Amino acid sequence: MKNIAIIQIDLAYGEPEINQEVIKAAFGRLEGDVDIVVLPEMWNTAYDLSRLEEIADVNAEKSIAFLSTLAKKYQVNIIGGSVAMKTEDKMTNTLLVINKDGSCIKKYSKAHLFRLMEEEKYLTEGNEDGLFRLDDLDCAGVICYDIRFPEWIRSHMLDQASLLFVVAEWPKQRIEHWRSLLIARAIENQCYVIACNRVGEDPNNEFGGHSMIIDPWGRVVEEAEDEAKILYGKIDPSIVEETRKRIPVFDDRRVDLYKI
Ligand SMILES: NC(=O)CCC(=O)C(=O)O
Repeated sequence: MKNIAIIQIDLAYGEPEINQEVIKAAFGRLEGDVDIVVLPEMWNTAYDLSRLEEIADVNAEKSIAFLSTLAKKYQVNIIGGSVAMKTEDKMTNTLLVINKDGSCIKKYSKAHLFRLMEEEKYLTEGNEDGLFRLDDLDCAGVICYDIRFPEWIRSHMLDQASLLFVVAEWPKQRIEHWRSLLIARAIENQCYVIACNRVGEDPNNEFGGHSMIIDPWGRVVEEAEDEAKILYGKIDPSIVEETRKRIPVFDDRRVDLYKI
């Protein structure tokens, strides 16, 4: 069993220091034994994309140092949402995974950029997968719009992942897509889906919350509404294998028929 805490918060637009304070305070309120904490997408800058040159985190160094301190202090693994990261030649929306020892064990840059929120104008898409191992579990982490691409998620699952973490800033007006897509990804891949969305609003969007934990049978185990809160839940990774044996979807694939 693993105990999960999803930090569903509002974010200050273009204010990384304020957002760090909000996250630090949320960690201070964690209750009980927690193994894995999950944060939302672009928690440092939010979607203040036109100011990224000024406010994005160079090589994500500040964000990693900040999350590493929290991981060691609270002895938790952190799916550190994603941050706007500036490297020598580009800007990316990059998910960070920090283990209990405070080491950054994964950086994954969003592969599918979302035009409705103008990401393609300011960001460069990632070309690497979101796979990592955490406490002996094979995991995948993806970012928001990525969940509309079942083939992307499936390719992670074919590489053995049994837990899918999703970090997001998903607007309220499409929250039913968010819920349905997450449930579908859990059912078709027979995996846990652990998804963190933000709440609140920015100048362009109102965000819908509904962070969720969904089991490999597609049952919603925990779900938040649209207010700031810490959503707690337990997962039992051993039921992934059990579910995959019961309906052997992975063995029954007809790759000879598929166009991709
Ligand atoms: N931040 C995002 O990628 C939002 C994706 C989204 O809203 C969608 O409908 O897809």
